[in-house]
Amino acid sequence: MANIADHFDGPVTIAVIGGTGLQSLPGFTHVATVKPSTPWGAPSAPISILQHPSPSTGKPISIAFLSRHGLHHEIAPHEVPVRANIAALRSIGVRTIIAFSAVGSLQEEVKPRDFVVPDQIIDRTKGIRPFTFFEGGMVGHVGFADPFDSGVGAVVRKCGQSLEGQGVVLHDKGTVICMEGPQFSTRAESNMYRSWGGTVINMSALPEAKLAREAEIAYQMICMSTDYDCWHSSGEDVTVEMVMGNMKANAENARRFVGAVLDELSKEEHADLVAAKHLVNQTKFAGSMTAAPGRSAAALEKLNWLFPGYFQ
Ligand SMILES: CSC[C@H]1O[C@H](OP(=O)(O)O)[C@H](O)[C@@H]1O
Ligand SMILES: Nc1ncnc2[nH]cnc12
Repeated sequence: MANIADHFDGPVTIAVIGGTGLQSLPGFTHVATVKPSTPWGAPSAPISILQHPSPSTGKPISIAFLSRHGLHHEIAPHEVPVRANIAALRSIGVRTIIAFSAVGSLQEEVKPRDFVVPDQIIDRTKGIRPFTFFEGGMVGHVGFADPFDSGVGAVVRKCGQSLEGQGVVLHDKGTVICMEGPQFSTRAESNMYRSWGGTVINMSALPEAKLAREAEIAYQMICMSTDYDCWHSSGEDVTVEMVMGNMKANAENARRFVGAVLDELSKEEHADLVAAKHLVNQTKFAGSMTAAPGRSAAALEKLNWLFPGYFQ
């Protein structure tokens, strides 16, 4: 630990947000730990800069790793400082996030330990989590019809498919119900979510995906099913032991999946995608609703920290 630098100068465009049971990424070399502070406070944990040689060029690939619930899982889902996390990652150059999540399954065919690369979200958070960078005198509305990035999602799905048969079972679409928690759902809620067409349930897809979109960061979640929540006829309702047990048992597959995605994304052919060139300036226009006389200095200062030069 003594040799880990506290700053990093190279470009880091890709980040992994690790969730429950994925608090580190072994196999990578830890080269630096950075602690950006943001106008929205400090992120959940120091950000680790990790490197490993690109399988195609042999050159080192650098990625950022952030543990969503802190280094020791001390931050509950409703307490995660999501604005600080997303702002801190953007400030060090990140433009693509692969976010990992342990989820309950709402469908028989999604068995515990299967992976789901979702394409939709239904918001069941309760409005108690700060969910936008645009407030207090700067109004902005970004599109969110498709909450995950289709380009990054396509790469993630291809990587998942290439691991199928080697212990990875992949469902390449699905709707995440994001509930408030921290208590798990009632049986009536679980059945209602099933009737809505929910595929899996977690407590962390939002506001992470919304804030990444506002921050012009291409975002895709990879979910690993750990339980059947509480609707299943087996009668084995979700517990923390069940979630952690399945995460631990399948951690190697989770890491292989994330590792394969990072290797693929680091190829030159994906450079524009990973830099989220398709999102550049989106928020500049979406966030320019408020006419100059109505813009508050405090809101402008924060937004210009995140998007230097976007707003006057
Ligand atoms: C410990 S079960 C509930 C917990 O697990 C998931 O965490 P994450 O998405 O960070 O992997 C879920 O969202 C809840 O926060
Ligand atoms: N059943 C469940 N409900 C909400 N979040 C979860 N994370 C893992 N299992 C879950």
